[in-house]
Amino acid sequence: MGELITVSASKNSVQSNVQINLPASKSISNRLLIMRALSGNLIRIENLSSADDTQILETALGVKSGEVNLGLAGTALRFGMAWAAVTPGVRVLRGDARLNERPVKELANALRELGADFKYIEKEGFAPVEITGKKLNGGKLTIDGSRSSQFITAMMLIAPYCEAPLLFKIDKSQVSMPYVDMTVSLMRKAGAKIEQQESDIKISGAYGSSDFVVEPDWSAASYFYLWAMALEKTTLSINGLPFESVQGDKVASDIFAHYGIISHFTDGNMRIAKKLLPDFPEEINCIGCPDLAQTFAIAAVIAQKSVRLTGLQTLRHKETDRIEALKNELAKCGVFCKAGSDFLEILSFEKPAGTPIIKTYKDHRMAMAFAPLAAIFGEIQIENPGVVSKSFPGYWKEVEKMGLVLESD
Ligand SMILES: O=C(O)C1=C[C@@H](OP(=O)(O)O)[C@@H](O)[C@H](O)C1
Ligand SMILES: C=C(OP(=O)(O)O)C(=O)O
Repeated sequence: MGELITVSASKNSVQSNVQINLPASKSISNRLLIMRALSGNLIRIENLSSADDTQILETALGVKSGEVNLGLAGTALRFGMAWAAVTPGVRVLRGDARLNERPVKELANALRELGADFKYIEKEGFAPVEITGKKLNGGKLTIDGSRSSQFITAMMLIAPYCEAPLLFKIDKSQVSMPYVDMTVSLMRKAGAKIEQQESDIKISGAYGSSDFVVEPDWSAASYFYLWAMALEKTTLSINGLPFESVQGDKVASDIFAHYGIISHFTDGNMRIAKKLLPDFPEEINCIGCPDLAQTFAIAAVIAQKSVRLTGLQTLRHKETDRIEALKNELAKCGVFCKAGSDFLEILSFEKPAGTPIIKTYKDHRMAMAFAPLAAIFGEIQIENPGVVSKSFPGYWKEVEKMGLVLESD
């Protein structure tokens, strides 16, 4: 894939009943990989994600000792740290430059509280870290989950392998809570015993023999709601996406109903199509679905309706500072925004002068969310389109199926 892709919507772009294939959920895949490794391969996984972040974690879990590079994968680093703390071997976990800037301190503190053999190699609070695997204590643990739920998931995943049951207290400022619910649900299905009472969680037991088929990725599905909004008269069938899902990002189907796109679930698949009467939201709180923030920003642009996106405090710690990235790139599309530490207000719209050239900041979601604007501007250019492989290697192939013309430099 080249440095720049030009996405054009020709008059023939309108296709009806296109069948879209999504990648498997990387969040589910990465949890199951850790659980399988800890269980001694008792867990069988079908339809593992082909995303870079999953491939990277799978490779990392095969490293017995020495250097492990987790690329740009946040979950692989955080879950991998917890796995390394309870698995024999001395490992150094590091990432590419941006991953080494993303926080791990709260997780490191929790691991140390249980007796982990852990040290920072360069900078306190960040990878690279050196971890020597050993048996960890159980007992009471309070984790600060106000910057990432991944710290809590990481500790929960290893809880069944601690000396004694782990008792978690999750405080009220917890972000991205649906991801913790996903962890609970998968762990229970694998045989772990989890008792949950409000903010207290007690985990014991172990993973037993179990079979999983990974669901398609709901965050990836969200981009096709944008395409359905932006392309005229398009009906998309999203293969294998069920109504019942452990992924919090299924909330996309409710939010997009307000933007005039309805979702029909039949025979384990989903079909999305336009309905006539949208009732546009004034505010969308993304605290439980941070990975959808870029999608919702673009939905507002396609609808040409102002919106206030709130609950964005974790966005500054992701693949890039997503609030800043959105503000910069929306400006190129003629969109004026006001940004704060945890919100983005999309305020007004003008026709862009010429074809916008969108920077992606090594962030897959910038590329996937901005591309559908091609259908309303006629053309858009996306830099480093290969970034999509972090979660959705086949994205551009699916875009072509809808009749869009792609040209790579
Ligand atoms: O647990 C997970 O699989 C994830 C949790 C979220 O991170 P935060 O909890 O850091 O918001 C989300 O943004 C990320 O893409 C995947
Ligand atoms: C934030 C993301 O992933 P991670 O934190 O796993 O790098 C994402 O996929 O949007």
